[in-house]
Amino acid sequence: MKSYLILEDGLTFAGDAFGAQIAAAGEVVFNTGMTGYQEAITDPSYTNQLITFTYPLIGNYGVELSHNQAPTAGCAAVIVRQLAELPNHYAQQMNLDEFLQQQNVPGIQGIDTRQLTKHIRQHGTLKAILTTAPLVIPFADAYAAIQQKKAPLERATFTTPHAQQHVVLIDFGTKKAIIDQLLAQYCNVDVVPYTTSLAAINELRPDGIFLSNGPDDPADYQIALPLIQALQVKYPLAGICLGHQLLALANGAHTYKLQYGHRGLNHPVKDVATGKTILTSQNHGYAVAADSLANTPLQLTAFELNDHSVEGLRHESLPVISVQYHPEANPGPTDALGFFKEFCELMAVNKAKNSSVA
Ligand SMILES: NC(=O)CC[C@H](N)C(=O)O
Repeated sequence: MKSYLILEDGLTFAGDAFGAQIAAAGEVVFNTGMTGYQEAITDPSYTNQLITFTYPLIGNYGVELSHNQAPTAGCAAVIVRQLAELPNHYAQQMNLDEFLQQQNVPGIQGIDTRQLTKHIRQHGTLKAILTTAPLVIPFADAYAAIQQKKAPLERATFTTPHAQQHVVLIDFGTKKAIIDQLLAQYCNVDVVPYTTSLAAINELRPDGIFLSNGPDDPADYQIALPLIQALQVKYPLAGICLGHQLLALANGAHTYKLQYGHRGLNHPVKDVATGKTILTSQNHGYAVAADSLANTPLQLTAFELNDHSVEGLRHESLPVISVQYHPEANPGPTDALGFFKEFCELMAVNKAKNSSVA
């Protein structure tokens, strides 16, 4: 079946439909990872976004459900040059086409993803509609009618044998890999929606607080800032991606929209203290404005080598750290896994301090 990708500026691509036979609308973004398509598709940070994979062959190792980053797919649609016809992996449970049908996510293949990516790089992130029928009403009307809704966030508890710490993860749309990394560091994890009250979080008696990744513009989450301000003075706290951006906003810094975002597995990040560069997995369309840090208690700990955007922050006096990139990888390199260890050390030091005062 034919499928059409229609951009808000009128540029239209015709290709072949796969996955679910439904229409989609959202921001069209590109991801440069050669692998990791399943983790990206199920990452809730991609909610309401159509992901273009720049690697030309996608789906070649099928899908194995344990790699899902959330119970349901986050993204609105998947755009590929070529869907692998004969995927092959010893652990694969289904192919990408079948997976997207199950997840109710439409796909398009056979379009020039290089041209599309160059267009986004030039014009910035654009809105788009994916449909199997050419539009007969104005773009804006069709867009509003099709755009998907977000799933509500729910409370959940994850435990690990020999746990040493207890973390409350404030959920803005968390990836499973963040929970997995905390469990691997011997942390029990209570996942709570970001609308949870301070009193309810205090009742859980956490050793530390983690702010998850998540979709949309960080400026849309003003409602969460007072909670973060209250939590950071009481507990060791760490944030990833959206969590990092919200920590910055809660401390008086600003965020801005990048022209076309960072989405890929090989973004070089330089650590200010050591001068060491690591490769990181990234997925964000917004960033913290470096010049807005001056009158805040936050210090820059890392920056991106391509565009010098802010990649890491630390509070000048509190045990509070954050990174814009994804240290949990999945997909991506594991150079930055030390972030979780650093957070656990902050919790251990704080615990020791509190018990010596008691
Ligand atoms: N992965 C994330 O948490 C993304 C954060 C935010 N939605 C952005 O695009 O910048």
